[in-house]
Amino acid sequence: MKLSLPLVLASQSPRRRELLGQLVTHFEQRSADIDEVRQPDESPASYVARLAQEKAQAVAQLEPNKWVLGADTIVVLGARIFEKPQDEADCLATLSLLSGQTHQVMTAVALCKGNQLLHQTVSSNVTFRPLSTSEMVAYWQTGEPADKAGGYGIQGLGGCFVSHLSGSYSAVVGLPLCQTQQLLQAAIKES
Ligand SMILES: Cc1cn([C@H]2C[C@H](O)[C@@H](COP(=O)(O)OP(=O)(O)OP(=O)(O)O)O2)c(=O)[nH]c1=O
Repeated sequence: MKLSLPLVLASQSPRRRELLGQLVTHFEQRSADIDEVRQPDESPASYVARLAQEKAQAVAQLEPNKWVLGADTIVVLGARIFEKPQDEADCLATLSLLSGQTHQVMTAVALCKGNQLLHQTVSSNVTFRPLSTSEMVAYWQTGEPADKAGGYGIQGLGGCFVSHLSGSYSAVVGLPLCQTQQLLQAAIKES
């Protein structure tokens, strides 16, 4: 059963809109324009959580009477964080590093209303089979990687690279359904 509350999605992501539509009856959508810059010594989990909160808070200032949902997704391999690729060379370099390895996809969700804040971060392990240079080049040319963290989409052709997933599929796509539903239920209780 879908939830009902005054809600704004602070995102321009079509994936997040579609996933949130599975959870709630109605919501508005406004894009949140924030600087995505990691602070020195900021851990990946702290960084992704901060970005989700800043997105939610930026729109919450404009919509003080509604709950505002912000989210952010990053790909993490060891000490490195991969966001959307800047160009083809950046994407191929990222996919070469992910090839044959297990990385983490972290998605943070923040729900904000006035000075109330609810948030959660979900981390999933994704294993890629080894990738050849020619298939990485062909993949870039499809256009799919350009707007996705880590330069791939598990929900699209990039799903063929994934030999194993441990965690939340919807979180990898951009919005964890289970945890977001729990946050929305908590928001309804707080309202
Ligand atoms: C790893 C992975 C990421 N992604 C997407 C989820 C996010 O939309 C995007 C990461 O960029 P984000 O900066 O998290 O989000 P966004 O710019 O798309 O949207 P907004 O800030 O307006 O909310 O990568 C996939 O769609 N599939 C995947 O398999």
